[in-house]
Amino acid sequence: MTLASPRTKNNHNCLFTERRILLCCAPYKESIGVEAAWRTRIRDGDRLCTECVPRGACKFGVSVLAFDDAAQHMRSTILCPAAYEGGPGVAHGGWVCAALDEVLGQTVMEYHARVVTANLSVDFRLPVPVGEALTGHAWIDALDGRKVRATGELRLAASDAVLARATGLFIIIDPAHYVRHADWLAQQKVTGGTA
Ligand SMILES: CCCCCCCCCCCCCC(=O)SCCNC(=O)CCNC(=O)[C@H](O)C(C)(C)COP(=O)(O)OP(=O)(O)OC[C@H]1O[C@@H](n2cnc3c(N)ncnc32)[C@H](O)[C@@H]1OP(=O)(O)O
Repeated sequence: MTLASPRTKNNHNCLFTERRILLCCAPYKESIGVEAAWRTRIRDGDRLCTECVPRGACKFGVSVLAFDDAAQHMRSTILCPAAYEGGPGVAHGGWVCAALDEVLGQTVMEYHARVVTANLSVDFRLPVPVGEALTGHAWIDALDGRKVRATGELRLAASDAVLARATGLFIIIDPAHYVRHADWLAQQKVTGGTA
């Protein structure tokens, strides 16, 4: 299924349009060497998770994202931080999942500002080296009501070898999603989960 361009939709994604246009200028593209067709965004507090906003960078090391409207394809630059080492010199599987969640989630968020991951299935094909340049690639497969399906890969930048692959289901949420969650949590504490 082909999705409308984010610039032609006005329900979920107008929040980010101005920012994307601002960050689309040539110097940014040249700085990471992407071709003109790709709109480039530098992660500077825009669409970062709450805890990462103050430092202006993704804690998982997903740093530069470029999106191709026509292909609905996101590319990103990734480095696994030493803090997420699992085996010697290689990433913990939890970091691989988190990085892929980020890469797929950012792709879906090009179209829908508010989504959460409902399901993420990861194939770990090869160990992922810590501190080596990686790339993320993700694209949207289908939209069905509130459900958006996406696929993504984590690759070794040096050779493009696919190290891990994920498919995800993302659900479009309404603005009251987190308020409802806070109410639910408060109620659980009152009733001990019996209500
Ligand atoms: C604004 C700036 C933000 C910056 C952030 C930058 C982040 C960067 C990006 C990072 C990205 C990271 C993002 C993160 O990490 S988000 C954090 C991790 N995810 C969560 O916390 C989500 C927790 N789950 C929920 O809140 C609810 O369960 C949701 C909202 C998902 C659905 O509850 P809700 O009550 O709303 O809806 P529903 O239950 O009627 O379901 C709706 C439809 O979906 C289908 N369905 C549901 N679940 C599943 C499932 N598991 N497999 C298959 N299908 C499933 C369901 O059958 C139904 O289908 P249909 O009957 O309609 O056909």
